[in-house]
Amino acid sequence: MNDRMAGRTVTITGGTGSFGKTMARHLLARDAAEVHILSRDEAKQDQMRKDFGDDRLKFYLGDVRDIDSVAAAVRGSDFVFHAAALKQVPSCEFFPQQAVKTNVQGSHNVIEASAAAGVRTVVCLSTDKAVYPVNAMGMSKALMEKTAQAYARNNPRSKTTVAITRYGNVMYSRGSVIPLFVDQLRTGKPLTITDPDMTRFLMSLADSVDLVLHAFEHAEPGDLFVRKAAASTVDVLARAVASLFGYDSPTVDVIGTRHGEKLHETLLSWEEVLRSSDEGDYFRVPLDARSLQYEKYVEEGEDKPRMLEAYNSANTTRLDVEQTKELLRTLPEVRLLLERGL
Ligand SMILES: O=c1ccn([C@@H]2O[C@H](COP(=O)(O)OP(=O)(O)O[C@H]3O[C@H](CO)[C@@H](O)[C@H](O)[C@H]3O)[C@@H](O)[C@H]2O)c(=O)[nH]1
Repeated sequence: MNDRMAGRTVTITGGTGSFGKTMARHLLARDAAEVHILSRDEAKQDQMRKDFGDDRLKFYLGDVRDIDSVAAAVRGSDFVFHAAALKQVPSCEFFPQQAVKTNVQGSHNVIEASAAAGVRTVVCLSTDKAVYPVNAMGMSKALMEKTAQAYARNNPRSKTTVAITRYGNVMYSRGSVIPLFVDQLRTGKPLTITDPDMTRFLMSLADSVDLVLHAFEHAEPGDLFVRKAAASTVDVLARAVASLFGYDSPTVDVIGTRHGEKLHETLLSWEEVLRSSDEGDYFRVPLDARSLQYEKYVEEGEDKPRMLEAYNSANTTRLDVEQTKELLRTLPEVRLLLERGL
């Protein structure tokens, strides 16, 4: 895989986010010729330029909604990792049209501009919230997935392979629950728990980079990849975070489910599970097999055991408090806090 990056030019849309920065470091370390960062925020670009201090990083101010700005960024690129998105559930609930413009139309622009520029592989980043979606963010991401698959289906002779990755919550991402719990512990407040039984997949930023690289390496047009992941309940997660920092019986405040929230998240729908192949740490779902031979999977289930239900955060490997602590200890942010103290 490393050889495939050496001397190549890669564009990352939404490249000033935490995924973009982590991926950019990875690509530069693998001797990429250039990494193009497309994003809207000039201040973040400036900061990233200073932090990296690497001439191979090129910054493109623009917006995926504006196809000309995308075309400028992807020109000369071999590969495109499409991470730009509106990701916040509440803001998309209040402004669904904005989610459509960025997540659906913007993704269409990225795919069309990449194909026009002769890009070889485009990997579009999606989320578990796109499966059986209940909120506008998830719905718009589901339409992004459909847009990517439709490109593959409608352009069988295209030189551009378009693939999709889906992953769950990234632990310690900005505004997410783990840094919130840390903050609550630090300031002596009760840990706010929405629903103790709610489950979430637990994935690290490093896992999401691995997943995108796996997709990039193995994708056939229209493929969708998911990384297998463990999950925990929110109650276990809160207790694990607290215990890590020496609070064995934290005060907990149950606040109730928030707007647009699901009890469990799903990485593969039941329909996708039927068509998926197991690739070790990953599942692959090929582009829409025309004749879905469901009976094949049921009758041949003996020699090829497979789940006959969706792959979700309720039926995946469930971590207890100790196991969740173990996982948390692998996060760079948590390690730093454990060294320095809260
Ligand atoms: O005070 C809180 C806040 C959250 N939770 C729960 O913790 C879990 C994770 O919450 P959070 O970290 O906020 O993630 P999600 O709500 O699953 O999704 C968040 O993370 C996604 C991807 O990172 C973003 O796209 C969403 O906008 C953002 O809401 C959920 O079960 C929440 O109900 C609590 O128990 N207490």
